[in-house]
Amino acid sequence: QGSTSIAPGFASWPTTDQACSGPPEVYTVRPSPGKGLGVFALHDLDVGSIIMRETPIFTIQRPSFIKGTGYPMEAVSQLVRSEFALLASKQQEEVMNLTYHATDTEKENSDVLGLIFRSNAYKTGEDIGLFPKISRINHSCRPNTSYYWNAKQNKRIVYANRKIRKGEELFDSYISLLLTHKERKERLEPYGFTCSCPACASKPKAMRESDVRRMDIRKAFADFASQLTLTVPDSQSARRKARINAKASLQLNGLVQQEALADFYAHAYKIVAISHARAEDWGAATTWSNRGYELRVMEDPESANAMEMFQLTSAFIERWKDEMRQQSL
Ligand SMILES: C[S@@+](CC[C@H](N)C(=O)[O-])C[C@H]1O[C@@H](n2cnc3c(N)ncnc32)[C@H](O)[C@@H]1O
Repeated sequence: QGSTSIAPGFASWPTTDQACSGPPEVYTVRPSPGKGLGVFALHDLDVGSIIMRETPIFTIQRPSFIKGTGYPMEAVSQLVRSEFALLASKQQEEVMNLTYHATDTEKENSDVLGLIFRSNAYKTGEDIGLFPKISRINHSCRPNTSYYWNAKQNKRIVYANRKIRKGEELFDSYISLLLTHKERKERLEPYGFTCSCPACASKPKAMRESDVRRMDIRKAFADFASQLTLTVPDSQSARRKARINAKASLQLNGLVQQEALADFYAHAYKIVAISHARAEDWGAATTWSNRGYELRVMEDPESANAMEMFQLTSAFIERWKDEMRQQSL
């Protein structure tokens, strides 16, 4: 496999599609106590191992989202029915075999296809799609897999976001994870279960601490959003502020790691990298940017995120080299 090295020990730009590596069958589907069916690892899996790559059996355009209630069920059902009618009978059977949750009133008044779609669909860029294999993955608020939508391949790709042991159940997340336990519980209601993952089943004190961490992370991400530009401070006070922010970015990253929110690692690394660049600490900026780059490449080597981190890392390495040259004069 070819690659273009940026600098020894640092990020390289892959010239082949790394997302296509990995053993063909790494999972099995079997009952998961209290959760219906679940997906389990057949082998030990390394971080980044691809678990599933699946083309949606069909997609629908997203109807307008109604704040508080979500997508209007009737509009969704209608779109789903039209797409379902176009499927071969074997595919229709696969869809009808998927599990779904509904209240008694919904069971009486709603179309089963719409309910199946609500319990199983995932976003596919602008649309929403049904993936019968990926649909067997149960939810956790501290999931061991992550996913992304690869528009070019027309596939949703699920990969291990940490080392996973043979026999472990694989989990992804159905909801945003920067929410308190109470908020997550509410968002999971349409799926008809109470989450018992390590984040939700912890003792009250640990739960409160986790809630505080998740809220702090959400606030810090919002606060840092306006500071993700590469303006180097031009006054004493701005330099002091940049150094304080660089420290705060490390604290933010610490919280993300403590909560094991793997989906946010790369974003946290980018914040740490840019905050250190703004404080003109080019060594730290390069190291953190490179970590972010490695994660983005693992996720999708051709993504805009990977390209962005490649460019940042290259720029920071140049500044770091300049700094070292000047120090040696
Ligand atoms: C997308 S399906 C997942 C696969 C499903 N278990 C099956 O048998 O096909 C979503 C449904 O699985 C169940 N489920 C998912 N995650 C769960 C969890 N952490 N605890 C209990 N049930 C869960 C709920 O019934 C939910 O509506």
